[in-house]
Amino acid sequence: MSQYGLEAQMRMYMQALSGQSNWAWPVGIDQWRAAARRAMSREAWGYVEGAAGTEDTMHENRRALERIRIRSRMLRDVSDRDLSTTLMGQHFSVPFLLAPIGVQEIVHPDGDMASAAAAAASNVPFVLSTVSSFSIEQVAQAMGSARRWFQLYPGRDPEVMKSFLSRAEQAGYSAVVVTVDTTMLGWRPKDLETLYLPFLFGRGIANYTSDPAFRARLQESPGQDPAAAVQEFLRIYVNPAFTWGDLAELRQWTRLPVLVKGLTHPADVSRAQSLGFDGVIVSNHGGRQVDGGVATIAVLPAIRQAVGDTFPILMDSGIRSAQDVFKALALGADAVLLGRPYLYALAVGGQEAVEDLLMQFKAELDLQLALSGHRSISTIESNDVMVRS
Ligand SMILES: Cc1cc2nc3c(=O)[nH]c(=O)nc-3n(C[C@H](O)[C@H](O)[C@H](O)COP(=O)(O)O)c2cc1C
Ligand SMILES: O=C(O)C(=O)c1ccccc1
Repeated sequence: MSQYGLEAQMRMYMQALSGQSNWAWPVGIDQWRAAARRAMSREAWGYVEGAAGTEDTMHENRRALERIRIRSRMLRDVSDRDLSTTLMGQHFSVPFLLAPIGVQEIVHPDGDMASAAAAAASNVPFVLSTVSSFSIEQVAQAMGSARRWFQLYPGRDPEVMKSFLSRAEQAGYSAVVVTVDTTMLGWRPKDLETLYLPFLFGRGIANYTSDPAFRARLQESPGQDPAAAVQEFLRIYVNPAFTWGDLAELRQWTRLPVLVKGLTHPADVSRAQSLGFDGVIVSNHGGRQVDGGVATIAVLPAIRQAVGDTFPILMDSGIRSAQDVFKALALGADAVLLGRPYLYALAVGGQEAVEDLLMQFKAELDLQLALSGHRSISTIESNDVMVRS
């Protein structure tokens, strides 16, 4: 990984000098976002970029990250650098993963298949959503032996959930992420304005229509009666009755490590730890669920303090640059998840563009590490950042 950032810069300059006047893809998150907006329909843009209520939580994620400032250290010989880390005994070449994002075909016809293949080619782990456009097995096939996790929405039907978990085990997924903040969708004005709900068009239910336990609930096959399949999906997806007791029971249904995603309160994180979960993902779902919520970066230090040094804490919501990754690591995260940024790339150019975006994140993180005086992500600590007054 040493010199990764420098090599990436040189490749880009050489390409420009050799007459291919422009680098093919946007560089920088604002450029990716602008290009994605141009590439997407109003409905797709509303789905990706929308958030709950006034979108205040989504903006607070950014405001809070911007208030954290990096204090760089100089003159520490950073010529050899290592971005890798180990989490729950699993080796990661970089301290970030691709977040679970549902119904990616809205953004690009290749959907999750393209994102997963890009993640595999880039040696970045991919977390597949329950409500993906392609099935657990199809995505596994697109990824070969590359690292993948499966995200589970705790629905009303235990047989279907158990079946998903055993399919994920069979198909080589190496951890399960249970998302607990979205037993119902938040109030999202952008989606309500465009009257957009992907399921009504039969999208995002590939894991259900391919599942024997789900199909056993239907009178006719999803091919013969697609509307009935959608209805059954909607019936079992929404599950506000789900509790800590149910979560503890679900823990017993798989031998894979299980992380709980969607916690922002230290007491909830401590509870997940004491129930024997393998880690948490501190997340407010990119501000899509509760408006007026706390920023995830703001709650990280207290959460780290509550669970001690070694309990795996991942974080997402608002990560837009390598500097944001650095800040999250400094304040207690072991790794972060990228959400909307990779969807922008997917919209702009499918698999190739996602690969390019990931290359850019890695290169920038490598340079960020060096320029702030670190050889390894393991030495980044809370003293390397301060809160702007
Ligand atoms: C369009 C979209 C769909 C999402 N779908 C899921 C999902 O299916 N499962 C899940 O656990 N989280 C889902 N999330 C939340 C992401 O995993 C992640 O928490 C969020 O995108 C982080 O915020 P950020 O993108 O602003 O950084 C979704 C987010 C977006 C933007
Ligand atoms: O939109 C989301 O944030 C999300 O998590 C989701 C949930 C169900 C279906 C599609 C997306």
